[in-house]
This record gives sequence, structure tokens and C-alpha cells, in this order.
Amino acid sequence: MPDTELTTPLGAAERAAMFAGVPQEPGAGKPDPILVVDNISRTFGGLKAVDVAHLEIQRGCITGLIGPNGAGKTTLFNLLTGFDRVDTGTWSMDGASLGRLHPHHVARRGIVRTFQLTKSLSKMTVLDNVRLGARHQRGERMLGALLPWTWRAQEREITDRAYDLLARFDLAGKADDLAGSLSGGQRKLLEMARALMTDPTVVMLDEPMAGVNPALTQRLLGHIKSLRDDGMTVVFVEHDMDVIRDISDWVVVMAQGSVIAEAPPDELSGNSAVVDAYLGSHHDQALEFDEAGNPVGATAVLAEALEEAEVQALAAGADLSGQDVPVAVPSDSASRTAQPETDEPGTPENR
Ligand SMILES: Nc1ncnc2c1ncn2[C@@H]1O[C@H](COP(=O)(O)OP(=O)(O)OP(=O)(O)O)[C@@H](O)[C@H]1O
Repeated sequence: MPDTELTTPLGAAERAAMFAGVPQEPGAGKPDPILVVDNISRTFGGLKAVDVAHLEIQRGCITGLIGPNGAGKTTLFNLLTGFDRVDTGTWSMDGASLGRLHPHHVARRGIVRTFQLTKSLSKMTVLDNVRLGARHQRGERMLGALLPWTWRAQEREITDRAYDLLARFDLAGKADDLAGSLSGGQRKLLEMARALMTDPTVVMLDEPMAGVNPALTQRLLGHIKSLRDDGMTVVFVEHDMDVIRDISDWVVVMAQGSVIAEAPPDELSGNSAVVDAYLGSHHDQALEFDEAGNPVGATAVLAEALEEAEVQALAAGADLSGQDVPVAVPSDSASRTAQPETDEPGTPENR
């Protein structure tokens, strides 16, 4: 069980007011950080996948973590939750160090992350998947083995809690179905239910919307917000900018292993470091669009930056007819002009 009591949830206005005082810069201090990261690095071969000097995560809020492909987001998640080992650095929750703990110890301190459904979990029932989220609790310890009635009581407790969570995430009717039979959106709900079995304080969601049918998106977003409403701190990796804007209170941007920007979601498209990171990453990459022809992932960030630049240029009295719109980028790349890499990028067919 986590050491930390859940706090009274803040309202939207309180959260906005709180972040209004936070400087929009990498490593910005937060009013009440629950997680503090210092000088974490992780190298694979010659590649520094993560190299974060300082990062604070605000308690009771939803922090979105974005960045181009290979920026180090998943590796950072793995490091913070004990699924990978840092080369250097420290991180703590409410002042207590979490360095070099095994994942189940990190979970007991109150930090969990979601995982995509694996092949073997797909062959188990939905209920068993959720029950498995309670692994490493009392029932698996020596005392449980010696005192079976303790173990049985706990098994009942775990099953009851699993049913409660399945009901919360609208999966009660699927309890006895194989997890592999669930839709993309239901799988995401199952991942969340499984993570909540340990009653966490901090929930880290890795691409919670990936593969989710648009019809389920709003419900899933509602579920993520409900975690915050219950006093939990949520950190999530996501490529969909609409999702980022909808649910994040604050956004941390990574590129090449480091935090390169922090800002409220509405301020991102005007941030030159963000634009530059996505532009840089897109030099050799195809633009990405969803089935409806809307830009997604890094392409959406780029499209937003272009729109923002257009709005600003128009406001400054520019005539944009037939001209490329220069996007504000730092001086080392000032010669770059953001423009699509094909003339007709609007539909999936012509990519
Ligand atoms: N186990 C590993 N062995 C070798 N290289 C790795 C390993 N894990 C990650 N990397 C590399 O580290 C870098 C960061 O990867 P990571 O998956 O953390 O990025 P990401 O921001 O999550 O990317 P994406 O958005 O594409 O998932 C990448 O260059 C990746 O190839």
C-alpha cells in the first residue's frame, strides 16, 4: 500500500491558477511536487536514451509526456517504475528515494504503470488479468503460504476488489471472457483496472488511447480524469495532440532523451523548442495522418505550429497568399521553413 494519503482533488480553476505561476521552462519547479527526478541517465550502447537533469511532477494533476519517436519517453517510464535500471541519477516520491527498487516495491510505494496486453495475458480471463494486478501482496508472501486461511481471506478480498474495478471500468459483463477477445478500447480499460489493483498514488499510462475506437475515446478520457478526481497523480505518454489538450494540466516535452520544454497544453504550439524538436525529427520521416486525413502525432504538432505561425503572421499584417510561412525556430536552425514534405499530404491514400 502507498505511504502517501490521497489529497483532496483540486478543481479545474485551482489547477490552472496553480500552473499559471510555474515558469514554462525545462525542469520547472512545481508548487507541490510528488515526484522529483535528478540527473537520470540511461545509455543503450552508444545512445543516451534518457538524460534528464531535473523534472518535477505536480501532485494531483495530469501531466502529459510528449516527444518525437525515440525521445526516451517509454524508457523514462521504465526507469521511474523500476522496470529498467538507471546508469546515473536519483528520483524520489515525497522525499523518499525510489532508486534501484524492484517494480513491485515501487508499486508498493504507490507508483504503477500500465502495460499493453501481452499474448499470454490475452489467454487469461478478464477477471484473472485484473486479479493479477494485485501480485506481490500478502498472499504471495511466506506468511500466506504458512497460514492458508490468511491467504484465502486475501484471495476473496482481491476478487472483490477486481469485480469493483471491472464495474468501474464498464467491464463487469466481460469478467469471464478471454482478455484477448476485448476491443482496443476495452483493453485500455483493462490495463487501467489492473494498475489500480494496488491502490496507487501515481498512475503512469503509456499511450492510453493507442488503438482506441473514436466512439470510446471520450469514455476513456473520462476514466482518466476520474483518476485525478479521486486524488491520484497521472502521468501519461501520448501522441494524439487532441488528447493531450483535452486532459493534461501540464505538458512535459522530451527530445533526444532530455526534457526540452514544459508548458500548459495550450501554449505548446507557440513554443519554439517544441517546434524545432518535431521539425528536426521530421526531416527524414513521412507525415502521419489518421483514416479521416487528420494529422496525428508529430505531424499534428507541426500542423498546429504552422497554423499558429499563420495566425501570428496575419495578425502582424502579412500577406500569406502563395507564401511559405516561416515558423519561429531557434537561431541554429533559423534557416528552416516548416512545410509539408509532399504537396498532397491530406489523405492516407497518397502517403
Ligand atoms: N532495450 C533497448 N535497447 C536498445 N535501445 C533501446 C532500448 N530501449 C530503447 N532504446 C532506444 O532508446 C531510444 C529511446 O526509446 P524510447 O522507446 O524510450 O522512446 P519513446 O520516446 O518512447 O519513443 P516512441 O514514441 O517511438 O515510443 C530509442 O532510440 C530506442 O531505440
